[in-house]
Amino acid sequence: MNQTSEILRAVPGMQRTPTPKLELFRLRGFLDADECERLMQMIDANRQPSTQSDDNGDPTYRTSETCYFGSGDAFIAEVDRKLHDLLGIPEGFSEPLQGQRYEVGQEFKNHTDYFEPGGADLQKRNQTAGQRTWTAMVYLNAPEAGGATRFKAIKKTVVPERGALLAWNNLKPDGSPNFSTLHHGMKVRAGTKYVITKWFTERPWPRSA
Ligand SMILES: O=C(O)CCC(=O)C(=O)O
Ligand SMILES: [Fe+2]
Repeated sequence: MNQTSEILRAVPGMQRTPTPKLELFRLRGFLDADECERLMQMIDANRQPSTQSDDNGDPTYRTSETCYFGSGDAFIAEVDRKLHDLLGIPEGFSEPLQGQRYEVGQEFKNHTDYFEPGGADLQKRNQTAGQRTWTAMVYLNAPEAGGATRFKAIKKTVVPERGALLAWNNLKPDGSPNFSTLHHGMKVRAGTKYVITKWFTERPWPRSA
C-alpha cells in the first residue's frame, strides 16, 4: 500500500471511498470557517483565468479563475505545512498552493491531474519535480447549487462542504497514472465556489532563487 494511503487511513474521522479502482479520501473539518474565509478573500483579491495542463485547445474546458498564493505569506505557509503533515509528504515535494474560484456556469470538465505520459508537459516536468503524485483539495465554501466534484469511473459525486478535504492518489501502485482518477469540477448553478488545490510531486519543487 502507498505510504500516504496508510497514513490517511489512520487519521481519525477520515473517510475512504470503498473501491479497488483508486485511493480516494475525505476528511470533514480540515480547515475551520475563519481559515476558509481568509483564503476566499485572498483568492478574490488575486485571481486570473485558470490554465490547463496538456492543453486540448477547448476554451470551455476549464473556465474557472486561479489564485497563485505567494510562498512568503506566513498563513499560506501554515496551510501548506498542514497539508504536507496530513499526507505525510515532506515539505517541498509539491507545487505551490493554489486557489480556484468558479462563478455560475464555470467548471473544470473531465480531466486527470497527472501529466500525460509522452506529453510535452511531462517531458518538461521530468527535468524538475517530475509527475504529480497525490492531489489534495479543500472546499472553502458550499455554493448554493452545483459545483460538485464527480469521479466518473467510480460513479462518485462529492458535494462541496466548507472545510472538507478531498485527497486521492493519481498513480497506481506501480507508479503509472491511474485513469480512474478522472474527475469533473461540475458547473456551479448558483453562488460562487472556492477551493484550494495542492498537487504533490515525485521530487522537490524547484525553489525560486
Ligand atoms: O473544483 C473541483 O471540484 C475540482 C478541481 C480540480 O479538479 C482541479 O483543480 O484539478
Ligand atoms: Fe483536477
